[in-house]
Amino acid sequence: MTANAENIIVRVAAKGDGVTADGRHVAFSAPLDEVLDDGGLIKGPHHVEPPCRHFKECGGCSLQQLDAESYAQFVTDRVNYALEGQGLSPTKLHAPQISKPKSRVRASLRAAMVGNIFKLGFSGAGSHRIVDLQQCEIMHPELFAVIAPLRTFLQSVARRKHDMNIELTLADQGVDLLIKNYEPDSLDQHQALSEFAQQTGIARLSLDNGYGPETQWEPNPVTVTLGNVPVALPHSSFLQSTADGKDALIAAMLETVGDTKLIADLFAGLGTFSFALGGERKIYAAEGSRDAISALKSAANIARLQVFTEHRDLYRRPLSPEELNRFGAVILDPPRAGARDQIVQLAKSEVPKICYISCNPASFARDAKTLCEAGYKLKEVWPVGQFLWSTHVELVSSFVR
Ligand SMILES: C[S@@+](CC[C@H](N)C(=O)[O-])C[C@H]1O[C@@H](n2cnc3c(N)ncnc32)[C@H](O)[C@@H]1O
Repeated sequence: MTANAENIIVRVAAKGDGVTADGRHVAFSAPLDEVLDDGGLIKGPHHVEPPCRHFKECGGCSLQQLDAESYAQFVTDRVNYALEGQGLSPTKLHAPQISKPKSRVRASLRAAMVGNIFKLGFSGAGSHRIVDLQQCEIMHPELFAVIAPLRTFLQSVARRKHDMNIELTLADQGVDLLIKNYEPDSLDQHQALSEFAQQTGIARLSLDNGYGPETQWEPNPVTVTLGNVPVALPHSSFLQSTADGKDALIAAMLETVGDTKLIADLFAGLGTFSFALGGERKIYAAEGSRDAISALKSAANIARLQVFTEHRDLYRRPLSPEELNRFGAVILDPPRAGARDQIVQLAKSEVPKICYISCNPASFARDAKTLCEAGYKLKEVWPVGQFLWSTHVELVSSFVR
């Protein structure tokens, strides 16, 4: 029997549902699957066996049923649809760069006693449940190796109705672990915590009970190397999520700025882009987190690089056109909300090259439209799928005037 064309999944929508030719949304489907009248699915050539046992219940990934080709198409479509929605099309839309499995260097987990069972893992898909993580296809193996001993340790100190949040980050020295909402209540518990950190080879262990992170264990100062520069890692800092994703963002950024000598790096964080630009240029880096910009500044000073830093809230006090016009290129990498006010100022500027790096195609497309209406040309866009199997899509773009 031939399939009814209306029942065939033709694309994957922004939130991850497959969409049939006649517009029905079907969760956990893939392009060319056929949806049956009873809601069942005949899997098509792009539908693969999800590699993780927690698929569907875990909120970490929702698109593991897609093969590599259809996931790459999803990433491209997310960027394309957002641009089309604003009536924009770049001169060149590159093929997407997708991060490899088991490459995520940051993870936020939850832990709690649920009934009589202690659970540690990601939040469930669309729910508050904790998925007790026995397998993870996205986390870097060094992060995942901490899960089992951490579960054993926290289980021994957990109290009922007491949710803990866990942040794991892979630093140069190993795993940086922050536990929120666990307070040792005896000297023995403090000692047990340090023993756990030592035996597990944790690089830094910190606790946060609502008053900010306090380091309990850090045998050597924790750093992340950006470019070739070791940068001290403040607690809960922003870092790109995978090494290959970061490399893809940097490669596109370098192509965009070319050999420009004087560059502004806005929303600079710890300096992912500033330090990738090499030592021959002059960089101005602005960032709203005091801890991050201090770490960037110290690292640049020690490495004797020409990076000039400013602690600045770019939402309240964006750079003016006069300030911007000093630069041959401006890089900006704002949070998900985008950079509406800074973009309005950039639109009034004469900056010849803009490299906009975004973690949200929708806010990016809105900002891109403002630039294009002011005479900038959207030249190239590089989609980047740094959060493999999730609906989270990033991109690098180049604008010229
Ligand atoms: C997507 S991250 C990019 C960081 C850095 N470019 C990187 O790749 O590692 C966005 C950065 O914007 C900073 N930020 C958030 N709100 C800000 C504001 N109002 N003004 C300046 N920086 C801000 C955050 O602290 C964070 O470092």
